[in-house]
Amino acid sequence: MDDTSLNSLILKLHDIQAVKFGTFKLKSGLTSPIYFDLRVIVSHPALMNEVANLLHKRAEDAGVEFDSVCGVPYTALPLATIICSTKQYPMLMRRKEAKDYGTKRLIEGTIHPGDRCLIVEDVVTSGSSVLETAEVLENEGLKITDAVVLMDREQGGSARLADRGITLHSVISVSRLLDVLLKAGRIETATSENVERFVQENNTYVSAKKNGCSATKKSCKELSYGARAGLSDTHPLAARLLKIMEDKKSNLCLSADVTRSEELLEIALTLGPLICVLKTHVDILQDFTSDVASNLKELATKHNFLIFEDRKFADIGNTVKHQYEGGLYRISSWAHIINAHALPGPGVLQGLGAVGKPLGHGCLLIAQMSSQGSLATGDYTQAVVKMAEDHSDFVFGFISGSKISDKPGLVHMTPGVQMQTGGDGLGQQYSSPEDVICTKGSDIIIVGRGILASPDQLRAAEEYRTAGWESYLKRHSQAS
Ligand SMILES: O=c1ccn([C@@H]2O[C@H](COP(=O)(O)O)[C@@H](O)[C@H]2O)c(=O)[nH]1
Repeated sequence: MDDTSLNSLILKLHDIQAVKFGTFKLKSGLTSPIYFDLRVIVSHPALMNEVANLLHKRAEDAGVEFDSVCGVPYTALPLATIICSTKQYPMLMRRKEAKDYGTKRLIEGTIHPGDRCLIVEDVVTSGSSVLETAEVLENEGLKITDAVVLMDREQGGSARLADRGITLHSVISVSRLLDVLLKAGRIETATSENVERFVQENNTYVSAKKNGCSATKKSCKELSYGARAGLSDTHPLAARLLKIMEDKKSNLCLSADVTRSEELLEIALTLGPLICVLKTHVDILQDFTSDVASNLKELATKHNFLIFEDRKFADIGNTVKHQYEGGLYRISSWAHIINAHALPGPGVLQGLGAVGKPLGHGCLLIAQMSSQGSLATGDYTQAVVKMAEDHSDFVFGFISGSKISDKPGLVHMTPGVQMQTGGDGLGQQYSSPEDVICTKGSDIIIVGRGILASPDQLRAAEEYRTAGWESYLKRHSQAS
């Protein structure tokens, strides 16, 4: 891309006030001395064509190979449309929300799983909007390796995306923009320095990537499980769990999805020494009695693991309170850990907390799911993180695909784990222990059929324990 066309583009963007200098309150709450409003481009068709052409050229010059294009809604949608129309690429269109009628799709257009899709964006700050779109596309089986953006604010987005395997190609950087505007006499030196300082002081991400093991986190210093157990604001149950993990050198949660109680107890007896948590779905047992719960509790004490009933509560406070405390299963009398969807709002935690808090139990919020096409992504996931942080007297972590909160007291548990990646034909999607712990920065792998379907369950459990623990050691050693 030649300097003249880039410089002229920067001046045109300044002319139409797509870039402004002053004092602006950002969505994040920060006060910024620079603001980009690239939505105004739609009123300038020639400029819109020019921008779309430069975005495509940027990807082409970088040698990016792709089969389709998807714009991050909404500003990048017309840009993606122009690229697809002029260069003849099939376009995929992401909906911000699923329709409540018809196909209920989050992506419009013909999807060919395995195809490489190029993401197009107008401005990148933290990279979270690109990641959100990538997540939705990946859930449909598409491969996302590259994104192209008009303006990189140079505040950590590129590093965050790189750690998630996405290369960001930008047409303009903030430094280039300042340089051109300064030379053209459009801004003062003081303004330029002020913006540069703001960018440097407000980096949203520091990559921990070293030697192929990266975890999504803001701080290079990684605390051990044991150290996190000792922090003053770690929930007592999280502290107990982190201590168990450290003592047993295990970040393996066994998902004991069996239908007979005898088999459940046998598994708990044999594999108990290797795990930190045993996860149940009590309602799939054909022959549950209160004795089963008592025996399970005894085994949990004997082998030092916690019991997690994966009930996924999702109703109003009053109902979940009864479901947790009473009924046939009396879950609160034997499960240390339960989980809940955030969908009903904080009332679900008030109801569950009324029962669980006095007993010293804890709850995980479901922030993401491992199933294909899950709607728990993006803004929803962020809202779940906020809800968890607001209810830290009961919520001690998440069910999520990756690390989503930087608070060291919160524990991330990830299902959909097998040595062989792929799926189960019913929507389940599998990642490897190394990917989950090392690359995605989660704490605990949840493994069901990877162990249960093995002819030698003990050996399989030991293999998963070792893989999970070694991935943690690798991540920890590289980050500290
Ligand atoms: O997003 C989610 C939430 C929960 N699960 C549960 O984890 C196990 C996974 O079993 P596998 O045999 O390892 O597939 C199962 O109990 C699910 O209900 C999940 O898979 N994904």
